[in-house]
Amino acid sequence: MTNRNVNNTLMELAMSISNRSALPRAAVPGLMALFGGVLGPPQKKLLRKTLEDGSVNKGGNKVINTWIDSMRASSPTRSAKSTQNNQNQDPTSPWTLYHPSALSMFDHIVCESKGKQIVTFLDYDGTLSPIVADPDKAYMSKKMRATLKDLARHFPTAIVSGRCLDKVYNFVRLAELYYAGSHGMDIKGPTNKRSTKKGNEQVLFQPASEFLPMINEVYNILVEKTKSVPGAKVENNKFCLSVHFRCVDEKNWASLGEQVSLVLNEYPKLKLTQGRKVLEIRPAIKWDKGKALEFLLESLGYANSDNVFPIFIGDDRTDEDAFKVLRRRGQGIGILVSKITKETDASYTLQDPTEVGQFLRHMVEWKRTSSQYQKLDSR
Ligand SMILES: O=P(O)(O)OC[C@H]1O[C@H](O[C@H]2O[C@H](CO)[C@@H](O)[C@H](O)[C@H]2O)[C@H](O)[C@@H](O)[C@@H]1O
Repeated sequence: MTNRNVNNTLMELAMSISNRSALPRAAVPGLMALFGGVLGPPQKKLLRKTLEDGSVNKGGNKVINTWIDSMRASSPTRSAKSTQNNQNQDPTSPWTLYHPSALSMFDHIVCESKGKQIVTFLDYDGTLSPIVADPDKAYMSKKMRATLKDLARHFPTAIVSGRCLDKVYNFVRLAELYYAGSHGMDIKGPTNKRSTKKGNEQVLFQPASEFLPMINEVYNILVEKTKSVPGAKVENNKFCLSVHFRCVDEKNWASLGEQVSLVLNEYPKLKLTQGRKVLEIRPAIKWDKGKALEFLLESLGYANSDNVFPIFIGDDRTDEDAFKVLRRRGQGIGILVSKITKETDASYTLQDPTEVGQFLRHMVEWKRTSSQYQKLDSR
């Protein structure tokens, strides 16, 4: 039996068990691991090597070094990228096996969602819009906007972004969607119709509002301090800040990291996480994209429901919080947008925003077709 056959068999076996038992689709990769330990030591080493550290740092030299290492780790060299790329595109690699393409598994995904209300959660940068050097120019294509408009006609749809709410709304410009900006700390969503008599009144939720003055203060300090680092850009995302280093020469990363670290030493109530060539500063509260997902589900009336199938699509470390929640709930699926191998709690992958668009259009088409069949059946 070839490797590919072994992998296919394992996948089929895991799926059939997940289909016949109460286990969600998200359990399939875990089942496969149980069966075969298909990750050999070299692959495990590779996965560990590509693990991106999303830890919180609070200053100090040791921490600065860890940070710089982490900044480098999140920006792999071209040769490291191409090794990871090969893994991702090889259908027999452990990576592909554990995280198959959501496009090729589309039929299985919709089958899994049968009888349940799909709710879609979408990250913005790197998911709906391609990553570009200037954060102010991360436009979404017209085609993607049209797709989202169609999608929202069939399924409740939320954008969950690290950007501030106004900014992400200005990029997307669709009033029919729900929005969670500042990594979920600024939510505009549907009212929980079960708990209010007012009907369509919008939910507004800002769990970090008391941090607003502090965030503005730190923004001004960081703008001033990072002026000396060519290419650095500080973005105010209302309840959090982004310090971009995409356009900073690598030799200046250390001094930029140090500047940010020194400022943060004075603000122990803020924490630092890292995204794609960006340092993200946010309130040290227990709130993230995962909590925002749960909040929105609750607002939609699906707090303790088995009849919901949330789909979260995202490309970044902060999206892992949402993938984790879905795994914990044993509900729905997480889809990681990535061309390279990454440690992830998502079950499936899509390569880039183009594939995300294709996947979302498949969902719209599938829903349209199944609604037509339902109408014919009821005649
Ligand atoms: O949660 P997201 O919607 O993915 O937001 C995360 C960060 O996205 C943006 O930065 C990223 O995209 C930029 C434009 O493509 C790119 O230049 C940058 O390097 C990426 O990190 C946004 O500008 C940040 O504020 C968000 O935190």
